[in-house]
Amino acid sequence: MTIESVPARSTSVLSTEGLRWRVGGFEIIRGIDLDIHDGEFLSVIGPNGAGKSSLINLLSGVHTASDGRITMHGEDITGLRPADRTRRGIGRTFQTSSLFPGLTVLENARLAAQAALGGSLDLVRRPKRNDLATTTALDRITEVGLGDRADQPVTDLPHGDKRKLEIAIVLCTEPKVLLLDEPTAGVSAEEVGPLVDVVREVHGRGRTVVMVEHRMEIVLDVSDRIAVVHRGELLACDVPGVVVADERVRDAYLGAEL
Ligand SMILES: Nc1ncnc2c1ncn2[C@@H]1O[C@H](COP(=O)(O)OP(=O)(O)OP(=O)(O)O)[C@@H](O)[C@H]1O
Repeated sequence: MTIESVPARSTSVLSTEGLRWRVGGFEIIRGIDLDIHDGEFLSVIGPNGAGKSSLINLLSGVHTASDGRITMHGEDITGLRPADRTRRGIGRTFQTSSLFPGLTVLENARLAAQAALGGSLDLVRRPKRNDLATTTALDRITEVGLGDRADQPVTDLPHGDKRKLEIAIVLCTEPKVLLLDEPTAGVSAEEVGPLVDVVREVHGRGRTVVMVEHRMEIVLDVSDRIAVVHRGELLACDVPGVVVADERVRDAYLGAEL
């Protein structure tokens, strides 16, 4: 692996300055300054409880910052609600599934497309194959490799396909920045590779991806840069070769293999 400390891309799409989040008397995020570059694949790693999901929740607006600023292309979005951030192009998946198990693959994606297009969430009306929400949903489920499973109930899908569908659902909102919180969590060993391929292809289509991930072999394979969160602080953020060689990062993992 080559070690180069100057990232190729430097235009920021999302930035945080002095970002802090306090809850229940604890400071969980403790002054994070982070520039996420336009078009990059940034992985966020760190020990359990370090604050990775909290950071994603702050970026997506699920949590409100206690202090500091979040900007998107220079514009302050710190106070915006999640739905307003989605409209500006920040999409996210969650660690736990957010699918409607009784609906089909297409129906799940179509609901997201309908909502993104500003329509009502119509669960009763039979979808037409050629309306905009349906064609958008079909395009997105095809993009993640589920085109031939459109009419399958979600409950019958293997876990890896459910995770692909969650990505397709976020894609229906046309995100510029995709925040993925542990996309491979709970996925069987055989399903991990195809799922990572989908994540890589989604990034390859010009989107910025920020991914929380524990599996280092994946992180090292896909990332342009790696951000290391430790005890609510940003310990390092650099290209993979620099991060894995960083003594402070190794100490944070108590000598575990990186
Ligand atoms: N809503 C909340 N209220 C109180 N404490 C919280 C809340 N959300 C997170 N925490 C605490 O903040 C810390 C960081 O949690 P977070 O989920 O961000 O860590 P993480 O790095 O994503 O961990 P993991 O890798 O285990 O998912 C943990 O100690 C957690 O218990």
